[in-house]
Amino acid sequence: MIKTLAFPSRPSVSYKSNIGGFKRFKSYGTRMELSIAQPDDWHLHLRDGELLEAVVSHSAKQFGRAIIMPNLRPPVTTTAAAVAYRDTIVKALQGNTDFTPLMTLYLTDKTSPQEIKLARESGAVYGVKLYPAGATTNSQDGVTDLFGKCLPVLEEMVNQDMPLLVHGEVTDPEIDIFDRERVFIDRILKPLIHKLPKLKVVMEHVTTMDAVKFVESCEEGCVAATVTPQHLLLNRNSLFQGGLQPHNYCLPVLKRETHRQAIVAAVTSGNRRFFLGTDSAPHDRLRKECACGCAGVYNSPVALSIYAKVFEEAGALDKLEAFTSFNGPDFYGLPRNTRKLTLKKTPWKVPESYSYASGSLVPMSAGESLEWLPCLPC
Ligand SMILES: NC(=O)N[C@@H](CC(=O)O)C(=O)O
Ligand SMILES: [Zn+2]
Ligand SMILES: [Zn+2]
Repeated sequence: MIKTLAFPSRPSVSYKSNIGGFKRFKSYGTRMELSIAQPDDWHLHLRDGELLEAVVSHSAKQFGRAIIMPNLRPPVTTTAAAVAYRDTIVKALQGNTDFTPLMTLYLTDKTSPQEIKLARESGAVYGVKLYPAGATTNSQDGVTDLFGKCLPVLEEMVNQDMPLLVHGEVTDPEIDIFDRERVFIDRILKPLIHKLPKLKVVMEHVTTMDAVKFVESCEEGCVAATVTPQHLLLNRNSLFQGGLQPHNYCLPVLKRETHRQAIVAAVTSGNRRFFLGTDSAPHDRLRKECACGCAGVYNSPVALSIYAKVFEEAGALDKLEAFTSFNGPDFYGLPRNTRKLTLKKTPWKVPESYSYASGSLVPMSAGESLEWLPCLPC
């Protein structure tokens, strides 16, 4: 027997008692399912070339749409390049038309307001990504001085209702790496929102209670945040447990447990400012397991299982669907997906790695057993 629970957008009051029901069913060996509107991924790295071919189906099998990050080499700085990149992704999808890539532009000191107009007119670009120069993977062409160099562009983004997607860390070497997000909020985000209160901002991959508090304090619909599986599940101990763990290394780096708890509390509270963004960031195994390993966690094969696990452990499965499937499109002004996705509470083993043409990728939670297997109807 398969027990199916569909969550309405407003969860029913009786839901909590169903959790007890879940446990009873489980102990009698009954499988359970959770049916939710198909999720979207509001922060995804698909790369290009062989890596794109290797990873794209993992996202396309589960998510309806994804905001595609532009930090390729060279970066996607123009609308023309974004449209060409979208075509490359569509080709790699090999006829799967159920997945829609939503493109972004990589902001540089030289981006022009005209480029923002073109981006809006193209209908292909949904955000402009701010990488402070040197903050993270492929950010060397990023912004060196946001207020000095980019104000006219930001003003045009307000006119065009184009969201600014932010990697929120300062690059000042004097600032401790664990404090870089907090300091970015004070030095950049607060003044930015003060100057341009109507600019839509997504603080990507939040990692601290400071970011949670900041986002919660801003006007709903203007400032929002994406949250990754790793920053919900892991704290910084996971970087060092039993030896150095390069596959848990990403930027912003994992923080201490109190920060993780604050992020879990925020997303499971039902606050509409927080939504799913995996930041799945594949790097070949050899680029992770080496003397100077790359930052980025490859999590798209496990992301939904981990989000569901975190919400279940917080007793908040009734809030999962809004986080995975409603809050993101609502913020971006896009329709919610009408298709459904089922999460089956059945154990499944995460592969140790995924091979591709010239290498392999190690996913988050490699070799571990997870539950809540995502399945789309055939
Ligand atoms: N998160 C990461 O650690 N890495 C991302 C870049 C980013 O999102 O900052 C990547 O592109 O590899
Ligand atoms: Zn980032
Ligand atoms: Zn990212």
